[in-house]
Amino acid sequence: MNPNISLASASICFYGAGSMAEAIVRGLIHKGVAGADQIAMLNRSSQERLAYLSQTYRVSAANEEAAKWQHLREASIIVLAMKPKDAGEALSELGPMLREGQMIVSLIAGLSIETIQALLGGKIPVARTMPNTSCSIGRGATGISFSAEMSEEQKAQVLSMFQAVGMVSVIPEERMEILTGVSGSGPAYIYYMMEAMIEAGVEGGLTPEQARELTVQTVLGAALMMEETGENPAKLRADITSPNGSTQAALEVLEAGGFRPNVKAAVHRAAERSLEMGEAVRKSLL
Ligand SMILES: NC(=O)C1=CN([C@@H]2O[C@H](COP(=O)(O)OP(=O)(O)OC[C@H]3O[C@@H](n4cnc5c(N)ncnc54)[C@H](O)[C@@H]3O)[C@@H](O)[C@H]2O)C=CC1
Ligand SMILES: O=C(O)[C@@H]1CCC=N1
Repeated sequence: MNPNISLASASICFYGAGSMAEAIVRGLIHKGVAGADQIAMLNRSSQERLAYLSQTYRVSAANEEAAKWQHLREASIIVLAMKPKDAGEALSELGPMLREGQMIVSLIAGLSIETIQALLGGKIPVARTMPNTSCSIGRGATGISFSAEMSEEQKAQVLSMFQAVGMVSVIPEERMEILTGVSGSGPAYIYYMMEAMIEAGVEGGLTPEQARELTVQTVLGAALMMEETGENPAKLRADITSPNGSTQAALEVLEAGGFRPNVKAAVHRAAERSLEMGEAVRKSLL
């Protein structure tokens, strides 16, 4: 499989144009991996959102029925980017309209390849993915599982698409939920921690700007330290923690509050919630 196969010949239609679709489109366009003329975005929400997308990224953005079906028929790659609750109806409508050679790339949390194919009414090639919003700056982390029907060329196109916007991990589908808990939802946990650090800094007298800048650089520096040194995070943490010093005192507070088990429980709960969301869509089939 050649991950460098370009998307030059692809036409990509984002079915649902919310924050995740926009993050990927922004990344694809900024990296020059796909041109605006290759991308269509469909959204059933306001004209304002469509106008914003077409003005900002120069892509085709539509919500009228005729334009929608034209874009969906013409696309070689259809990216499912609606919420799980909206997927059942959209996929049941889409199935009969699909033609030979098209593939589905799903971003939808929890929705299995089997359920997607059952809703579409056929063994269509499907790549189930779980990206995160950092794709918008080319720093995403995306998990991908392929259905048996995907050709090597189609797999390479999907890899190109997501490698253009960050790192990619190809995983067995049964690991997709836990990956969602780690990296799909993960940025939100880090932002939550950053919010708390900034608040504490301001409470202690830093200006909001200083607290923000120091927190951002701290998180960035810590992530890059792990990446560049290849060290275990426990070792890097130990390097900061002087015996009986301020870091040890802080970590004791986190430990007393159940920080580690809480973070682990949060990751597992996100995974479980993904399964629940997928199951709710699957049940709507019965
Ligand atoms: N936001 C995130 O960090 C991530 C989201 N995802 C997945 O991506 C999907 C989208 O999430 P967001 O972008 O956050 O949601 P969002 O709510 O921002 O966007 C979804 C958009 O789809 C539109 N939509 C729904 N049904 C439609 C239809 N039939 N036709 C046209 N447009 C339709 C809605 O109007 C909405 O604007 C979800 O399934 C989620 O599980 C995956 C990874 C990360
Ligand atoms: O919260 C959600 O359901 C989606 C999936 C991962 C990130 N956002």
